[in-house]
Amino acid sequence: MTDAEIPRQLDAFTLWREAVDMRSRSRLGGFYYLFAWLLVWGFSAAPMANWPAGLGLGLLFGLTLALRWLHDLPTSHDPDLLRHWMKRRWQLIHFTSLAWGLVQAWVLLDEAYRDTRLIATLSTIAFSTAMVSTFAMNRRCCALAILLLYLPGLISLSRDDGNLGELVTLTFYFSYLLLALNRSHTDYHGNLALELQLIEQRDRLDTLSRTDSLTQLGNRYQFNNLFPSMVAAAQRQRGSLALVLLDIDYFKHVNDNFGHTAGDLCLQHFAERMRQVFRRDSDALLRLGGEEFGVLMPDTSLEQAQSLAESFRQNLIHRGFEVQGRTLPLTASLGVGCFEPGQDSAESFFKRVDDALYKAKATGRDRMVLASYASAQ
Ligand SMILES: Nc1nc2c(ncn2[C@@H]2O[C@H](COP(=O)(O)OP(=O)(O)OP(=O)(O)O)[C@@H](O)[C@H]2O)c(=O)[nH]1
Repeated sequence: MTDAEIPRQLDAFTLWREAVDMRSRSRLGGFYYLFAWLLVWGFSAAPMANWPAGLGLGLLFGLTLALRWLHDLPTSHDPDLLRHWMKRRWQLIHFTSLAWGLVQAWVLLDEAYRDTRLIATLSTIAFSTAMVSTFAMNRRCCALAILLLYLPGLISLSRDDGNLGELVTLTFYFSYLLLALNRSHTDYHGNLALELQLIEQRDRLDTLSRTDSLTQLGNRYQFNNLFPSMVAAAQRQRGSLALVLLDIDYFKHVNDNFGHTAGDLCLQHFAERMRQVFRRDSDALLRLGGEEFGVLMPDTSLEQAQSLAESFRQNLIHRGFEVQGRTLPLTASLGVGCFEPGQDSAESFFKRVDDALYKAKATGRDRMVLASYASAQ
């Protein structure tokens, strides 16, 4: 999953994160149940005499291990699918817990496993302790898994008064685990909220670093990222990509005659006017520096770009800019070009359009010049 695909809403993020954590954290667990059973069986008094149980339970835990590996996350992040996946995963975990709980209960009762009771009990304690820190995302399901691990063993122990000490100790530890689970659960969800905050903060910083603070258009850094990737896409798909470069004419005069604040206002109005004319969602509007702007338009022919650029220029002439109670006349020079797949590189394309802009300036300003491919030859 790419960074951009990670859900940004708390509910969706929590669901997705829980599923990912469940998947990664429960994969190895199946192995420990199998291993613990092989120890309990292998070190018992006569494992060969009990080979059907050894083999049968070995296969059972082996099967749950395989199921955990095979049960992969859905490729779509549809909440219903994720919820369904989590339900199945918990069922698998509960099944393994119950199977182990019953194994322990049986081992405690069967004399053949007298020598390995301690291994079984220690394993139960280890599994339940691991659960508290690993599966705290869902308190109820985790508590049920711990209960399934413990209850059969506790019932077994309660059948014989001689086991009272063990019974009390395990019950005490069981209640401690439930308390610890509460804390782990709070920590887990606290960490998720924090993680989401960090992701959002990073998003905000990322946006800020790509945005010109005065006009709220993309900045030069954004252009440097976008331009090569849009050119590459146009090259790959043999699609059209248009670039318009705009430079306000004699902007220095605005600053000199009306002050820097009026100049800033003009730049903001200019950007707003760009948004009104270059309106397609796929258009990228950028301030490349000072009073120079750019528009990248994917899937746009030279004729379409030319017509939009010209209407923008006309718009400036006819409407001027309202700044500090007066209308300032302002014009711009524009260079317009379209990427030629197979003939252009990103650099040559930009240079052609930049040359056209230069030509518009050099031949009197307030005009639009087309960057024909021939002009680069
Ligand atoms: N107010 C304001 N002025 C800026 C900003 N960035 C650049 N400028 C000014 O823009 C002016 C650009 O001047 P020039 O490069 O000579 O361009 P021009 O006066 O527009 O002349 P031509 O482009 O040749 O038509 C300078 O006076 C800069 O100080 C800004 O963010 N705010």
